Amino acid sequence: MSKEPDRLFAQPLPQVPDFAFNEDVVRVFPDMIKRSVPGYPTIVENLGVLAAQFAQPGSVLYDLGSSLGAVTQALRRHVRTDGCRVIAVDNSAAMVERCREYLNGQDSMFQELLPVQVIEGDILALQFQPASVVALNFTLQFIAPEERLALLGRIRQALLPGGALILSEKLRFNDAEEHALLTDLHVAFKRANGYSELEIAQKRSAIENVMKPDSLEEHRERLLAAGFSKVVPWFQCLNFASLIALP
Ligand SMILES: Nc1ncnc2c1ncn2[C@@H]1O[C@H](C[S@+](CC[C@H]([NH3+])C(=O)[O-])CC(=O)[O-])[C@@H](O)[C@H]1O
Ligand SMILES: O=C(O)C(=O)Cc1ccccc1
Repeated sequence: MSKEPDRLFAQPLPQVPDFAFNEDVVRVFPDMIKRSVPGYPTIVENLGVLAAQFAQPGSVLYDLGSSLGAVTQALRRHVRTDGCRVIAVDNSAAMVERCREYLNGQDSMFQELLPVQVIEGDILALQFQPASVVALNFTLQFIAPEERLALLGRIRQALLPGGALILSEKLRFNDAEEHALLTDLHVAFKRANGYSELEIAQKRSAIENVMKPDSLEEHRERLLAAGFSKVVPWFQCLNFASLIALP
């Protein structure tokens, strides 16, 4: 993994462009996501542990919005179920190219890993195969809000009995005081990880048009509307959470 530190927003920008998963972001992404998302390493590793409980023989495990394949690598560290394979999908060419390199690295270090296919494509246009595990790890928040319900419906239709969707997201809170407190604490987390006030402010304006978090209540209602039978939060650190949704 690249160890390049994230300084993308360290210098004052005359105009902060909308955040995009381009080559500049790819170069610093492992550092950026670890210093920006409280609980990220814990979520990724445990996603593998959870997936091993839901994986059904001969099925597909999807990593949707795979970025550099951190979730795919965790799935391959933990899941040993017969005949499973991983399909990782991302629409950023820069992410996909680097993801394939990292997965080749994992292949050369370990034996008997699940086979993996990395697809450069839009998850909204994906034809799902019967799946036992679908991971949306901080991806749904980048999907246009009006597309989210239909996407979750297609995932629900593809899920096999005994399988699960694991959905991790930044949360908004309907209670203004709770929202302000957890947002302030997230800023404190970023500061403690070495980001300056300028970096925090410029990153905030870069993501505000492209990343639209929902509340836990909105997630739960939409998942139930998409046909899921049960929604179980399994992790929350400040304003970042991960849910298990059962078919
Ligand atoms: N329509 C789309 N189709 C495919 N990919 C998309 C789409 N929209 C956005 N993406 C991709 O979703 C990913 C979101 S990052 C996921 C982190 C990863 N899961 C991780 O666990 O490390 C989250 C973050 O950076 O906060 C990016 O790689 C986008 O290119
Ligand atoms: O940095 C933030 O404030 C976030 O909400 C998380 C994030 C992490 C990586 C890319 C975009 C957003």
